[in-house]
Amino acid sequence: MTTVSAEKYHGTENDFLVVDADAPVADRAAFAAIHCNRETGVGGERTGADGVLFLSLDPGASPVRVTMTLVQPDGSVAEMCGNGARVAAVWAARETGAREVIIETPAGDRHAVVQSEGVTVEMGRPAFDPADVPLARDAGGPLIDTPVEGLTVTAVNTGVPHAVAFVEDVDAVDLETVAPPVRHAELFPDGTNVTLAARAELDDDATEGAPGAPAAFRQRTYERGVEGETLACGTGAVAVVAAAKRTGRLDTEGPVRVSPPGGDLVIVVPDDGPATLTGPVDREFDVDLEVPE
Ligand SMILES: N[C@H](CCC[C@H](N)C(=O)O)C(=O)O
Repeated sequence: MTTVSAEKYHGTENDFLVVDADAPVADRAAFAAIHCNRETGVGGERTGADGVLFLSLDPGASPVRVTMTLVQPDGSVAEMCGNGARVAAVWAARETGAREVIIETPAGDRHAVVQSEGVTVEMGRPAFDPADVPLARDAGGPLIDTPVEGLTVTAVNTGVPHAVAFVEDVDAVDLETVAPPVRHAELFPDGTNVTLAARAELDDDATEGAPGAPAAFRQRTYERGVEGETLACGTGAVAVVAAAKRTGRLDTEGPVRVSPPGGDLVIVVPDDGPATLTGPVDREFDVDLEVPE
């Protein structure tokens, strides 16, 4: 029986197994399905994981570069993962001592800075154009507060596709029931993640010194590839702020607090430039994992 060494990390409870890309894992999809399983997968505080990050480090580059491949529990490879990118940056920082890292993803290179209070990752420019989300040819234009399979959604690509629905109270929605029809809607030829958002009040001390009109949102996301709710979704947090601005619910270039169940993230979406995602990363443990034949 072959085993490979792995490390368990999470970014605001969006949890991942980290494996060196050179490790002898011939069937990555089977490996992810086995070890991410929430019932029978890798042990720990929470059994299983939201995916496996296969990372390849180029320590000699300046800044240091990490190629990130996220294999999800359903075997799919995601183009990008905001929380996974934060984990990859911390992994590279631990390996090299670097504080600045370039993460190479199928969605493009992403610049990251590792600081004591958290990791900031550049997330590219949110895109609403049908060709970028992508949307089916008969969509007839961007989806902005558009009814789709029972939810009113705004479709945006933040490295991966998100359908964002603004609601009064994210906890009042039965996400596992309402999300799948949107996640699989024909309007989304590559599928989509489904993200709920609700405006939240900022308590006074949270706004201390915050520039502009401080704002906050609650978030919940049903993730494509996990085929279920995760406790945080970085691309989803960026999608909340980008969609809030596009739909006129928010008008700021300042930092916005977005709170999925797993913790608080800080998002900046400039009017013209790449968005950023900032938040904590925790390394949980080392583990040796069986490699399926
Ligand atoms: N499930 C997503 C990829 C992971 C995104 C999420 N974990 C994040 O932090 O951005 C998809 O297939 O589009």
